Amino acid sequence: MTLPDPEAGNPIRREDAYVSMLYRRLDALRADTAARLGEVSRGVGGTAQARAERDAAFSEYSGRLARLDAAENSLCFGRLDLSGGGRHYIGRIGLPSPEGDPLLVDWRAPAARPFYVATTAVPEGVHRRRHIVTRGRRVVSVDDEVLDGGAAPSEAPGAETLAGEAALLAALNAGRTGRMHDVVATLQAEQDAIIRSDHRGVLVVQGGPGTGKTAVALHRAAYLLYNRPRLAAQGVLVVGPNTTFLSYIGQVLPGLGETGVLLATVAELFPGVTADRAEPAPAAEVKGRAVMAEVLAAAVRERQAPPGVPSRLDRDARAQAVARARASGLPHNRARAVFADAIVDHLARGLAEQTRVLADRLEAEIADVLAEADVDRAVREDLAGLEGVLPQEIVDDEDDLRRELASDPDVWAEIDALWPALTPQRLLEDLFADPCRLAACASQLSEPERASLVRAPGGWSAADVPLLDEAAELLGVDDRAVRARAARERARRVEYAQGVLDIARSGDDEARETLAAGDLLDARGLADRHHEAERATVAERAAADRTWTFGHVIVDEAQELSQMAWRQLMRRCPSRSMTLVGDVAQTSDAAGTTSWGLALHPYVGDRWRLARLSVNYRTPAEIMAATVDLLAGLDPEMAPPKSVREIGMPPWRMSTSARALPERLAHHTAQEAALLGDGRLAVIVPDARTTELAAAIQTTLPDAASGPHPDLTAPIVVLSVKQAKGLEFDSVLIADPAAILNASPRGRNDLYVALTRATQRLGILHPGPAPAEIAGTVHERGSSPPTHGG
Ligand SMILES: Nc1ncnc2c1ncn2[C@@H]1O[C@H](COP(=O)(O)OP(=O)(O)OP(=O)(O)O)[C@@H](O)[C@H]1O
Repeated sequence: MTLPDPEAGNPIRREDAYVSMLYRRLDALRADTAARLGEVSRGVGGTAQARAERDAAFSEYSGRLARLDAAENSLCFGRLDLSGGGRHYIGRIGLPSPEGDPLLVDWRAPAARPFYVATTAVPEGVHRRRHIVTRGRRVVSVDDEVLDGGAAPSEAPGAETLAGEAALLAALNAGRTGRMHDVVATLQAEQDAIIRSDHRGVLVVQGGPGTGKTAVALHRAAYLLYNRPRLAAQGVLVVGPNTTFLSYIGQVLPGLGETGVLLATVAELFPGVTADRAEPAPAAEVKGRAVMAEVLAAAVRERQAPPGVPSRLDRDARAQAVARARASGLPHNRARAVFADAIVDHLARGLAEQTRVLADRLEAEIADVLAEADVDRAVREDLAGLEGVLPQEIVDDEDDLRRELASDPDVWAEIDALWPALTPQRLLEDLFADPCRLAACASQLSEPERASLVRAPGGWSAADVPLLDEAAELLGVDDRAVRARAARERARRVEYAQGVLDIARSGDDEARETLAAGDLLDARGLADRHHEAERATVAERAAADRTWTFGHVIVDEAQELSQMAWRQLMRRCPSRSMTLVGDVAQTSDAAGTTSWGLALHPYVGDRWRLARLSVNYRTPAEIMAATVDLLAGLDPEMAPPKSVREIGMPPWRMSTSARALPERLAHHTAQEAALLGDGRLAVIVPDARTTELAAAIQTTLPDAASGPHPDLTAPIVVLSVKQAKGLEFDSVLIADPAAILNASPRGRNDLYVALTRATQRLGILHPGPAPAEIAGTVHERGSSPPTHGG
């Protein structure tokens, strides 16, 4: 294939020709992969091995087709001209020519790295970096930076460290859509360093609002899946704070060609439980404490032969059986078998002993009879034959007795009463329904704290889920037989997959060329993909299995996790290969963390790495300036992230009477929406007033979205602060900031979150005087702006 010379003539036209050629190549590879997939899908019958090979090939080709399809938008977005000659085009995926030359380099490949990190100070061997902007399949603009030519640095704030400033600012100024998009074309150096970090353990990314933590976390997931081929089979879990947030970010990874990642809240990680029960904040806070692990352990112990349960066994026997079962170190439900054995042993021994006493008595009586002179000779011989036989039979019978007792329903009724098989749900329901049980098991809590936990059974809250998970660990399931079967099944798949790989590797050249580095698998990885094709995706299988352990876990808004939630997540990631992103200044949950060190110490000690993001891409400087007093009150040490842009529109506030607030809010919402045109407006209100204020707005603007699962793509959406976490909008109106501040002990953090959601405009309506935290930093509409600049 002859490549056009991109340097001759108009650069846009030249790049357009090159990009068109890339799309033709993409189309050819798609058609080829679709044809192979069709062939495999049509195959029927054959041996078990042939079917397994077809399943594996199906999984391979459908995955490759998904990646090729996902590359359609903005396939190529950059070009690097190297100082020593040579050039790379950078894009969403790697594309080889039919002859095997690289036409496009995947953004995750090492050769693409300078595109993100090269600067005039450290050009990394790059002469020119070109950002290529496309609309559909056409190139609409190019933007060049000469890095090794001593060009004057830009005047824009932070520009000395910005890569592709024009493309970046265009992306940041664009209207929001209610869905997060990938930022692969404009990643910045500090973000790239985190995404490509080779750290294998826990990596914490701390950054203020809008610094791209979510973006970095998701791009890191895509990067790791590309560079660690086994990860696709092990699964990657992305945890977010609520379902609204997960739907906001849900398209980013599929847009990067990665569809096998499980996105979930902690509350969704217990299959079979829908955690939709409302929970008063004080109870949720208590349930989040690490001490609840001890409370639950005590609750389990309390169910193991408690003294109040009537039984025909004496105290010592019960105590011995309990001691033997506990000494096994097995979880409760598996230790039940040990307890049952001990009980059966005890009963069998007791019965045998009783029989032995009877037999001894009988023997003594026989001896007495024999001693009598007038016993008939024949009777004397019969009785003499019994001597010594009875005790031996009793010994033989003890095993039979044990077997009989082990299948005796009465014995099991006793075992059930003393050591019941328990589900996590049953354990928790019984515990929370009974103040006496709580008093016995939770002496570490104060009386009011215990009282906050008492409730009638019926449904589960989000704070219950880590407790259910902890209980499931303490109780265990006796699934040894199932696991052994699964291990045998996997060994069989690995064997078949090896056969598939041998065939694929001896296939035609084109098939091999289109296998990108990320596609190369060993037999075990392929076997797992094959299993995936047979039944469900890795994400689906992981979602259905509480004990699934992931190859990598990413937690967004990680500061919100309670100590019990950390325990739950750590169990899902024994390798501790984790990326945790968050901002301790934005912690809303009373059970959340204010220190990464404290949260992580129980699991990894000091062995975790901290990376910081310092540039705010979302919030304009004028809005960040409005948070200065609030942030100082939160933590005087904490510096707000530096905004990458100013927009010339200071935020405003307006006072209203408490009674007029709903009506004024509706009025200003309508006014803002009209100003915005195509953009997205969020009205952020105190949690407790969401329904009331949404209704007021909907009287004037019936299409405004609200409720537990609001449509974020609607032009206007009314949200509580909790729901707004992690989201962003072109314009934000905040109602009643004082109520947000006073609603919880983390009220300041909540107001900080609300203030930092806007990409363009921010307005605040406050009943009565403005809270001190914003009175001096946000100017009152109609008065002159505060003197400090943005
Ligand atoms: N390199 C980049 N190029 C273009 N846009 C970017 C870049 N980095 C971040 N952004 C954009 O900045 C905005 C904020 O990013 P993101 O939501 O990831 O920040 P965050 O740190 O998670 O914020 P918060 O903690 O406030 O929720 C998003 O619109 C994101 O797309």
